[in-house]
Amino acid sequence: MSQTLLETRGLTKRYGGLLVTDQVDLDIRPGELHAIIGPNGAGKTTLINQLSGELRADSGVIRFQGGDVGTLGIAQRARRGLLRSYQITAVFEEFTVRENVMLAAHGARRHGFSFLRSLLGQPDLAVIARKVIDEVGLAAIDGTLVGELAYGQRRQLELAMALAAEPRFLLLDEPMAGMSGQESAAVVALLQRLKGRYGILLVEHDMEAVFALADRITVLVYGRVMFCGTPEEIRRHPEVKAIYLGEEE
Ligand SMILES: Nc1ncnc2c1ncn2[C@@H]1O[C@H](COP(=O)(O)OP(=O)(O)OP(=O)(O)O)[C@@H](O)[C@H]1O
Repeated sequence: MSQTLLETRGLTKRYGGLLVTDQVDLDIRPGELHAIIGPNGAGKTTLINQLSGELRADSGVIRFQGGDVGTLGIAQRARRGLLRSYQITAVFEEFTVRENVMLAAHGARRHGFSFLRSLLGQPDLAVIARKVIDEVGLAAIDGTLVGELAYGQRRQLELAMALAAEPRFLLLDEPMAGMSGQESAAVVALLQRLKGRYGILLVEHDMEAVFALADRITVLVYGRVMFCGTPEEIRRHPEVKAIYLGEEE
């Protein structure tokens, strides 16, 4: 148990007659970057939604740091450090990048969002914000209003806000979707740096990124775990090659 940070057993979700996740067992270790791959409609997003608390599983168990979190809501899981990047907190368009990251850091400290402006004078929040803004590579535009950011910069901001909330585990659903080649390369480099510090579950269609980053990969097909292994094992697995990687080529 101590070797597992996030664990699921028999996680099952159905929509009518459709089994979207079917008895999913996962064991993700501290500091591991674990990717979930699978064809369109395999149930990857539905799985993340169940882990974040957005969706309640029909049956099965979710344990985080040894405790059952399956009945907790999104905010309660986030407070324990299990969080999905864009759900951290609201993004305020009329505030700057730095101010938004400071507010995310403040939110993590469980206060309300009243008196927003006065909070922004707090030096400890400024220190945390500077650190994570540097980390995600937004330092040059930390004074820019969020409403003026390009799409890729906004996604980087979401990551900065997630980090400001001091997570233990990050759920990332296609963090590179819609980004330019340069922006996604920056996110790959960022995740390389973050790896080992947090548990990370990554759903991503960019296979090059997945194979470069993942410690282990779970292949989901029609809601079922087909195989779990290292990138090398996945590459060599004949069925995975035929069903999934072949399709990508
Ligand atoms: N709210 C819903 N009601 C009914 N069916 C749903 C609902 N949400 C998802 N589904 C179905 O569940 C299946 C899995 O969807 P999901 O989005 O989890 O797959 P995915 O692996 O993330 O797909 P993609 O790679 O295309 O993002 C699909 O067949 C989808 O149509």
